Amino acid sequence: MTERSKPVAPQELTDRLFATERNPEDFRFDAAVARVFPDMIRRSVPGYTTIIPMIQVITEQYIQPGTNAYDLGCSLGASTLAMRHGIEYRDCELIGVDNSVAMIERCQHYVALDDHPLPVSLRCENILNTDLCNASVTTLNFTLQFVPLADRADLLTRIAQATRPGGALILSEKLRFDDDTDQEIQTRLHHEFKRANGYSDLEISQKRSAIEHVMIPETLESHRQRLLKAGFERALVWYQCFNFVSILAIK
Ligand SMILES: Nc1ncnc2c1ncn2[C@@H]1O[C@H](C[S@+](CC[C@H]([NH3+])C(=O)[O-])CC(=O)[O-])[C@@H](O)[C@H]1O
Ligand SMILES: O=C(O)C(=O)Cc1ccccc1
Repeated sequence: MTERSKPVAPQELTDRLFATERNPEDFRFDAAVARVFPDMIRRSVPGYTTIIPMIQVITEQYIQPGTNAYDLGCSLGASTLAMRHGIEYRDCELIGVDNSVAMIERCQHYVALDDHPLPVSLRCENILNTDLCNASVTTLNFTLQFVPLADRADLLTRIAQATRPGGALILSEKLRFDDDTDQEIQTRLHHEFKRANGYSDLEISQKRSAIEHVMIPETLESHRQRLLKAGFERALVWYQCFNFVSILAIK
């Protein structure tokens, strides 16, 4: 490779998107969000920095030779690259899907910078329409919560049908709690986590309003029941920090 064609890391900025008073507008995964995304997700999602390396460990356990691995809602590819490093078979295909052009464009740079022999295919597509087949590991790392409630069961059924026996789905989500006091305690702890990571009360409250109608959390029990109904044999929590959970569903 010549000096000029060496891949260069995209510039990552600190997330100050909600630091000044803004007009209320629904949150979108646009170019402004993509530029700050690594900082935003690390400072906003308790456990994210633990979940990413564990996706590699779980992938290593469930990947089967000659199969596909999917990362649905791959954003900048943090979970995709964790999966890549967990795949020892050279006859596997790793596919990352995201419908944000800004995310996929930047994701291409991160994939190119990551020195690993397994090719990664990136699709700029809606995960509700993307083809899925012959899967052994699929990841939905904080993506399902952005899918309309009415479409979630069909998507999970399609994933389960595309998954080989013994294959797995890693599903990470923000949770909602039926018990009002539990909901209040977990929300407070999450906000304290954000404050400890340097977000102001204004940033926390403006972000909260922006995601209110686009990111819809459900209870742990709804997730478990729907995964079993979709065709998975088992659904177990392997990680939880406050109101953020990661579930391992096995076919
Ligand atoms: N219907 C859809 N089709 C395709 N993409 C979608 C759809 N809905 C949302 N997305 C995409 O799902 C991603 C969710 S972020 C995932 C983090 C990543 N997994 C990570 O491990 O860093 C989670 C978060 O921001 O909390 C965004 O990039 C959306 O464009
Ligand atoms: O920031 C929050 O309060 C969240 O719940 C998580 C989040 C992280 C990144 C984009 C949207 C929501």
